[in-house]
Amino acid sequence: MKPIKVGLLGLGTVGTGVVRIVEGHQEDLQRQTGSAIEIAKILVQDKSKLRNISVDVDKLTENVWDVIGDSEIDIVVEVMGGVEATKAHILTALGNGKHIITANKDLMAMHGAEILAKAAENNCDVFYEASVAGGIPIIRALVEGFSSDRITKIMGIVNGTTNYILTKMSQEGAAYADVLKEAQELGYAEADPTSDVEGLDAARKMTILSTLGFHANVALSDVEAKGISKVTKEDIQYGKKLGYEVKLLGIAENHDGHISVSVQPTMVKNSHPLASVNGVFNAVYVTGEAVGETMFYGAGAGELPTATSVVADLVAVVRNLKLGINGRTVQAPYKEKKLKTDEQIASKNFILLHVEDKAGVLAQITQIFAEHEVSLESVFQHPNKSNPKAEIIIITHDANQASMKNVLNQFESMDVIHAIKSVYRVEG
Ligand SMILES: NC(=O)C1=CN([C@@H]2O[C@H](COP(=O)(O)OP(=O)(O)OC[C@H]3O[C@@H](n4cnc5c(N)ncnc54)[C@H](OP(=O)(O)O)[C@@H]3O)[C@@H](O)[C@H]2O)C=CC1
Ligand SMILES: N[C@@H](CC=O)C(=O)O
Repeated sequence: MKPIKVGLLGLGTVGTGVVRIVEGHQEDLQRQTGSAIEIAKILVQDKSKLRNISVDVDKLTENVWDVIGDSEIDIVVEVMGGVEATKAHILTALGNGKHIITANKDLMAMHGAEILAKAAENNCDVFYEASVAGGIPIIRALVEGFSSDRITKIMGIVNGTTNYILTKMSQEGAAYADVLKEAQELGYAEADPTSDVEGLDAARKMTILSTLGFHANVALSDVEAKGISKVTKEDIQYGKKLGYEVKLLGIAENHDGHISVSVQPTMVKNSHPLASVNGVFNAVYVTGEAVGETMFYGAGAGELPTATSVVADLVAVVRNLKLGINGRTVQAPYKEKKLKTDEQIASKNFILLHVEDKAGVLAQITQIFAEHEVSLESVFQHPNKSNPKAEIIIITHDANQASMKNVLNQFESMDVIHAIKSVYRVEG
């Protein structure tokens, strides 16, 4: 049996997992596809680097052309990361008739439309299941499983590094910097972890999910992203006391074609299934008009979970090759994109204020909420005996973002408010 030849761009965390699964599951893969799958060439930066997998050195190359220009190679698996140079390699490979599998969310969030168009021109497949939520087959669920429904909301814990950090801070009182270092050592974090902790990685994943879920061409610049670098132990502890866990959530909503997409640290009620998604695990909570609420859970990063999705894409491409139906990955035409205004985005909010502890202060604060028609669910006060300052936590009912901005602007200028310590969206 003539094997299907695969070229791998990258042999880091994910690439190593791909080699392990293709070699270790070869018999099962052959049974499922009717073909042997051979990793014929592997692009790396440095051939002499010590690796934790043994590969035939003749397969390693530092020249990308040995992969994307090799006429024997049918499928290119891109697990090297990067955007501009990588995009150029992928477009060239597509031009050479190669099918593409990528785990690269940065690339797909920024240039997905162009890459898919080039694939269509060349009757090639482009699959990118591993680009969102590592080992969870969420892209297939949105594209195939829910093709009959209209998705109204996608809420996801889609960054393993930040979920790992927040979990350790919540459960062990660990310090932010120490846990970040651990996540890097475990291979969860991006090469530059700023994109994890500042919410950019999650924003890229939410761009992909909302584009697929809402059939709209959502751009990365449409996503409002805020990370976890300002989340304090104090916020986490206060949240816990009131029955919430702090999670970095991607939240995409679609009401009658009006869309909003954001990434932000969120107070998630303990009773909500997303509150108990811990460690490097990811989960995506999808609500559809017909199906109702659903949740997908699993490992969101790491060598083997991520490689599982990559190799599943490989199986899909090989099956398509057998059937002669490659090039079907093109999206249906997008619907017109209408982004929600601040007046159309509503949520409950958690606000922690440091205020002067004297008569009438609470009345002044609640008056401001009333003026902007923000209704309050509850107010808690923690007096501080050692100084004339109190901590007040306010939970609002659903309030629109425009009103909340007005309230917070007014708080900035009030003498009795010493600090707006934190503001979180509340879910659940
Ligand atoms: N790590 C994870 O859990 C997940 C990662 N991803 C995505 O998968 C992709 C790969 O991630 P990961 O495996 O962690 O990355 P790593 O940094 O571990 O590995 C990158 C690999 O690509 C090679 N490489 C990088 N740049 C070049 C270049 N310019 N020329 C040639 N080779 C190059 C490196 O070579 P060398 O080994 O010689 O340095 C290395 O083998 C990224 O897009 C990432 O966002 C997606 C989901 C989860
Ligand atoms: N850095 C990412 C890796 C997977 O996409 C994460 O932590 O989730």
